Amino acid sequence: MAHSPSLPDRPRLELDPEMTDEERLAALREHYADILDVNEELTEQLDAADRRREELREKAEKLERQNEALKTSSLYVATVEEVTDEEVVVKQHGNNQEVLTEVSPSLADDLEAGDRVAVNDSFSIQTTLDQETDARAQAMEVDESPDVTYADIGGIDEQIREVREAVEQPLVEPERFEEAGIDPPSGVLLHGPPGTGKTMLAKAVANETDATFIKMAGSELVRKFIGEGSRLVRDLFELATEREPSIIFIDEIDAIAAKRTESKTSGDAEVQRTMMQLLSEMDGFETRGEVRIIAATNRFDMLDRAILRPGRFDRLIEVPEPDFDGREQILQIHTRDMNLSDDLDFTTLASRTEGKSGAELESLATEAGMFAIREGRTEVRMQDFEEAMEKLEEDDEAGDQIASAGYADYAY
Ligand SMILES: Nc1ncnc2c1ncn2[C@@H]1O[C@H](COP(=O)(O)OP(=O)(O)OP(=O)(O)O)[C@@H](O)[C@H]1O
Repeated sequence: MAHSPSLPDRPRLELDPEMTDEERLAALREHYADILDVNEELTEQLDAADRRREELREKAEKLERQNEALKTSSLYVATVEEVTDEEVVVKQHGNNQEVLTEVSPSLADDLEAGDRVAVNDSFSIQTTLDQETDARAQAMEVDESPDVTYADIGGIDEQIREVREAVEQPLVEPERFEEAGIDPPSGVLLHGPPGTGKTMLAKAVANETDATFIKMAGSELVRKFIGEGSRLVRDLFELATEREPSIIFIDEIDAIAAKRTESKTSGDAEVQRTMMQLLSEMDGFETRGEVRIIAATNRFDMLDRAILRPGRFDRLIEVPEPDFDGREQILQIHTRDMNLSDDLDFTTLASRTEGKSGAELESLATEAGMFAIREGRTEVRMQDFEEAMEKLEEDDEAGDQIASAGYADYAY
């Protein structure tokens, strides 16, 4: 709730009987100027209050309309498929009926593909459903058209080639697999250290194939949705089928597919159920369909081998830390929109950043840009990169100290 602005102090006129006429005149002039200032400030506050009142009135009217609509009929839940200026295509849940319905331009502005809405008998949209209450929307990130392309990914050309072969080709040329009489890989597992481009790869395939990108994070599933994991996995596959062609991306799959441990706590049983659901969805899945499945992990060593059997994640692709050439390419990618000085030497930068991931190289470029901006320049120089490297090294050391104090041990 916004605080009301405080009222300006009332100007005071200090007149002394001892004052000369000129002094009085000067004091009166100053007082008059003060009054004008206060007047201006009060007028501004009044205008702001008027605007706020108008906003609240509109909001109240909208709520009243929604309230009326909700009272008069029961509503159906639907998902927005497409939005144009004044029309929206919605697909009703349950019967999957698709309908084109008109909406006011202001509502159209608020809607985007993938939103859940409530529609009445005549399919007019009554309200958008709160994402907060929708576990499905919270657990999954749906992106109709991710904007990452293969050209944005540096240093892992071989992995790009493998992903294209295992994921992209079955989507765009399924007949080639049919003719050859082979089933494409069911699921692809990308494994490697954090920040090396696994998520980017999955998004780039979705982009290239015009597929919807649906991401679910294993860790979120286990942390936030206790008791709902297996239902959400079912929903994930259902949603992917509704939206085909689509790419399901399960990040941090180790959180739901870790090797069985000795302990038998209820949390473990729940994780186990979630994993069983995932396996059974994959087993029942038509590999030649238009849904492809990619998973990623930084903890390959921890995975339950059951998920690597044929028909499940049967194509493993390692995404390693970038080598010298990779680092050079990644730095070039992340500086391509920068105004770089001629002294910038990518070879030196690549040799001085051994062991850094793509994500770390991206932060290096951003940090170097920040150093330039701080000095009032828009041109980024080698010196900025030197300083950025020092800063990131210091940050790393601080991070290591925290890690050695026992907080994080996520080694690959
Ligand atoms: N190979 C790369 N080329 C260009 N940029 C990269 C590369 N790898 C990582 N990045 C940068 O780092 C960011 C994070 O990468 P991404 O999310 O793909 O990593 P990830 O391997 O999925 O990591 P995590 O295992 O932590 O989820 C990207 O948005 C990108 O800007």
